[in-house]
Amino acid sequence: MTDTLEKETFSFQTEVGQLLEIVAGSLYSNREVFLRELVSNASDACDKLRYAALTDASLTPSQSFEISLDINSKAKTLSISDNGIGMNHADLLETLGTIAKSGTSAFIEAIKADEKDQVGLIGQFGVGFYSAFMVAAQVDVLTRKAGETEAWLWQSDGKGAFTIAPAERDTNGTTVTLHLKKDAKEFADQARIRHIIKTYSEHVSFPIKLGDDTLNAAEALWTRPAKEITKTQYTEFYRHASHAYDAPWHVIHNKVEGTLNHTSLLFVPSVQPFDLFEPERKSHVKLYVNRVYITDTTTDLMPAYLRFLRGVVDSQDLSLNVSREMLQTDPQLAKIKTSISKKVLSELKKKATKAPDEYATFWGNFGAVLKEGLVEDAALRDRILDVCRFASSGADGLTSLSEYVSRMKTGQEAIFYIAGEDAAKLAKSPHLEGFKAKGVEVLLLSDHVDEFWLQHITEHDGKPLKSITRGAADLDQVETDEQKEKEDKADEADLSALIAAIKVELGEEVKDVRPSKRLTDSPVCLIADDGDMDVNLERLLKRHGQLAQGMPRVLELNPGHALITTLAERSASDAASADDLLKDAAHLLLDQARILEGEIPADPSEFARRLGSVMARAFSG
Ligand SMILES: Nc1ncnc2c1ncn2[C@@H]1O[C@H](COP(=O)(O)OP(=O)(O)OP(=O)(O)O)[C@@H](O)[C@H]1O
Repeated sequence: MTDTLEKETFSFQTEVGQLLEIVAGSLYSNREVFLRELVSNASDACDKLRYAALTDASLTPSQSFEISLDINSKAKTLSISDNGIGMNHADLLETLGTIAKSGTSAFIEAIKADEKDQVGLIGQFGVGFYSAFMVAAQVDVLTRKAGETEAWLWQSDGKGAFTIAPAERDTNGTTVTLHLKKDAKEFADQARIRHIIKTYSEHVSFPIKLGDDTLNAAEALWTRPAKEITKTQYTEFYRHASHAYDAPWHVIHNKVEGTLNHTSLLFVPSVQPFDLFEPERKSHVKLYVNRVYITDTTTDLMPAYLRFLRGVVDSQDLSLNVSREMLQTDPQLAKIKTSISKKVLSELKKKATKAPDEYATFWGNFGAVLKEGLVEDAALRDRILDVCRFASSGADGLTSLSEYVSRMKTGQEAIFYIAGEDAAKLAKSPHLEGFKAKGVEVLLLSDHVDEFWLQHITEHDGKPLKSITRGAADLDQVETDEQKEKEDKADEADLSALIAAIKVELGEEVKDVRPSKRLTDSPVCLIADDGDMDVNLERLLKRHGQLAQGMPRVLELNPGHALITTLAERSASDAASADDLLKDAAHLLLDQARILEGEIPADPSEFARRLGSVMARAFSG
């Protein structure tokens, strides 16, 4: 409540100001979508009041819900009215001057930076109410909250500020009036408006009226049989229900009858929503009970690892009196959650098998999210793993674990992987060399979440999962196609003297120095010792401040590399212990291995000095 009786002026939150500049300035060819956004908001407002009236009978509306449009072709205005929940002074301040989505600032910076695809990015973000400013020079919002007596008029020209003043409104609800821009007068044309509503809002559950005419079917789409619904109708509904701009990648419309009746109409978007990796990991599926909207914020309906889904779930078997707080303990809802998760996973499996190329697009967008389920949903872990796909050193496209296993070499005991930040860099890692030479495939895991599920899943199909940057690479048992190996062995130098010299020089900086079986082209690499933390996990934890100091690593030397064999010869001579060049070489080898890992030398100035001195000697000799 507030005592304010005068008109007050407020500034938009910085991000809203920036967003409005982009919205108003961008020549959006498809700007009629503003009407879908405003109608969706009106429909949400009716849904919200219907829910509120469940627990507070005094809010029960006397009239049935409807959304009405009003065109004043002389004044060039278009109004969208609803008799829904309405807004009070605090609501207006909170919602129509700010953006309550986390990650907004970062996203707006990204939009500003990408001049070419501003429209596409805005679509991903969903500008909602603010899309009104694509067509309106001024927007008035006259609103009264259900259960309250005061009404308010919010006004803005979208240029940095808005005003709120006390006003009159006979009933609860909201009227948004657009004073159309000169170049947007087409939206004061009846035929145009009828057409837009037909196109975008046919399946809004409430009647949309223009005068006495109802323009839409006003029937919840998900209640109709799937075979009667066209692809276009699904797409429109998806855009309406989720304020999205893309076409869904996949639609899952499923009716379950029996012990626990429920209908779900779920959409997998074709682009990544902007907030996919925000820490809230919010669900975006709306829960209805017998067509009455309950909530879209519960975490008890969809698991977080399916948060990319949009759409609705409607059940006749939940109690209509179920409050949002009670949802958590409702065993029925938990069953629905499991049933839907299984259904989604089985649909994904079908897609993955029948259309692997299309599935690769899905995987690129949402794979990293789905893999969170491997950690969080122990009960469905196998089903989730079944639809997981991985980049591999041996396959061009993506591979499943089962496909990998089917291609394993005779004598290969483990499923090998390398984890890091970037799949392209991983593919070039020196650790892979020996595996490539033997024709042994290595999975390239480049999502952060990989390190976490690898803690839970240590084998598949009886084969252990093994990092190639940790522990010994024992490839001796693996049969090779060629006889090349024997020849290689003959060239390998005895590294014992060199290893001893390097150990003395590097001391605590390394855990051990060993000849390598995994290198063919590079002279050195670093690995984690068996039982130590894998290199990539250590890097991740350090970056997130969860680990101050890493473990010393094992330095592996390639006994077949010319540099190593030369150094080995040199270290076998009597003068080796006083050989400064060898000492520099020991440090340089370690730094070189660090650089190959994408790290920087431990002491860059010492590194530069040693490199300079070694080069000077090389060129002077
Ligand atoms: N007709 C309306 N009646 C009541 N509240 C409304 C109405 N229109 C907008 N609002 C309020 O303003 C908020 C902001 O609306 P906006 O369309 O910008 O975003 P949204 O609908 O919450 O999010 P998104 O568009 O991403 O789904 C809404 O969440 C709602 O609280």
